[in-house]
Amino acid sequence: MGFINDYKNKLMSAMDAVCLVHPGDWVDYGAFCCAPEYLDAALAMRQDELWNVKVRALAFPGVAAVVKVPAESGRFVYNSWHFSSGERKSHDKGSCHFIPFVYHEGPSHYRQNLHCDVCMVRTAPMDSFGNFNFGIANSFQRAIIENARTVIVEVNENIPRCLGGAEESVHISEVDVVVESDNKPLLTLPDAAVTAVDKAIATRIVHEIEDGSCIQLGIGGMPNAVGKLIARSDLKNLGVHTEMLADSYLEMFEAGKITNSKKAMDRGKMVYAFALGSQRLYDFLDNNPSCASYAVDYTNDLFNIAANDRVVSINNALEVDLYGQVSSESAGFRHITGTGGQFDFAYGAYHSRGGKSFICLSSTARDAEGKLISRIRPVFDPGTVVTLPRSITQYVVTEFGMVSLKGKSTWERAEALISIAHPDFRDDLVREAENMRIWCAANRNDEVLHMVGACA
Ligand SMILES: CC(=O)SCCNC(=O)CCNC(=O)[C@H](O)C(C)(C)COP(=O)(O)OP(=O)(O)OC[C@H]1O[C@@H](n2cnc3c(N)ncnc32)[C@H](O)[C@@H]1OP(=O)(O)O
Ligand SMILES: CCCC(=O)O
Repeated sequence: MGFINDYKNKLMSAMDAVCLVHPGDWVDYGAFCCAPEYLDAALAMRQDELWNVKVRALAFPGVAAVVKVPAESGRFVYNSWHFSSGERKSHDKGSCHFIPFVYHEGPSHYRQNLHCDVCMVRTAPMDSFGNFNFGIANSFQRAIIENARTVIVEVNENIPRCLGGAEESVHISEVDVVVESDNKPLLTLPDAAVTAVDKAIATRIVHEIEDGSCIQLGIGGMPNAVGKLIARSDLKNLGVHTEMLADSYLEMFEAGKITNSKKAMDRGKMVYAFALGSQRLYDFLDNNPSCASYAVDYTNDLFNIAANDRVVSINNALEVDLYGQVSSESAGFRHITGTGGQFDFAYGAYHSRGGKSFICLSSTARDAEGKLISRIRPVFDPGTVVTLPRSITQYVVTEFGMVSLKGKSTWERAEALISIAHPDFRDDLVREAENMRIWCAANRNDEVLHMVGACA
């Protein structure tokens, strides 16, 4: 077939392919496990010939080779849409920058606002129809490609073929260069341990979920705990419309909880934009017609999320202030991850018929000196980024209770949030609320606030 000839004509070594990058270029690496680790290593080897090459990535697995080239040399300037733990540590050292965005707008940024010279993405091997599948990171790979001067695919045999949906692949006719990689195994995540606090929070949330609900679980340990609990519950006929697919979805599916039979959109399909988890999850996704991979302007579109009934969105946060603002991506000037899809799903879930959006967090954390601190704060530290404005936040859940902030005045919010703070911090929080003029005669007295497990 002609596709094989096209493939052969476009095949190059990694070192030859990265010679298509010029000084001053913008280079895109795509997202998560489909970032081109093989080409990244080759690009870094050209450091003596290049300068001011700007790289954009999204949650690169580990630390990219171009980041290891000293930033002060001016060879590469590395930017990320959402920090992986490697990128977080690179940012701490000054060698990685952050790009703020809400995830559903990623494709439109590339189609309308951004310039890309060279796009490098890791894909599955070409199929018999000439398509390279984006595997477990559909995200916004196609939008990057459509706008790039040069498109290079790095083929890796370990990438599962994830069926669309839409925008799940690129055709050989749209590709300039094919590079066959060393077939490095994909990053897998260990099963996150479920703590007693996670379990207490997850139990409260699972009580709020009805049969036929459509589930979105966010990134991190706590949402994972909710999935595990659902798998052991009596719930039935759940649907999935999410951005990230993790192992807990597999557990729910195997336990027969997920049928997708009540969904208004994509009935019968588990909809997602990327996956991160175990090799077992990646094997489950390979050629699986029960799952549909879409780009994020579909999965995270506010109206698409709201189109299903009883959407339940469950996401983690770092801190919540007494106004009800949620911070999930930074702690002071330490940038930790990103907005990701948190805003999209919190907004979309609330607007679904019967939908609910939950922000969950343990009531306390330890600071750098090991001191216990409250995650319910009067106000955030300077530099802390607001992920959800107070007008968007619906339910906030800690191990001490669950409150809804929608429609509540500032004094009601303060009272509700203090009621789910750790008891040791409640008196201080009341005093701060008074100073902030969000406490009034109608507020409950301290005795009531000390009742553990208060619930609005
Ligand atoms: C995916 C979907 O379908 S949609 C939406 C989901 N997306 C989002 O919610 C985006 C924002 N949220 C997130 O990125 C995550 O949920 C987080 C960061 C809030 C929590 O994720 P977890 O994996 O549970 O966090 P984890 O406990 O591993 O901590 C991550 C880092 O934050 C630091 N951290 C955690 N809590 C705090 C805190 N209160 N103060 C300061 N730093 C903190 C940790 O020390 C760690 O840093 P390190 O790697 O240098 O040690
Ligand atoms: C950017 C993807 C990850 C997330 O939403 O947290």
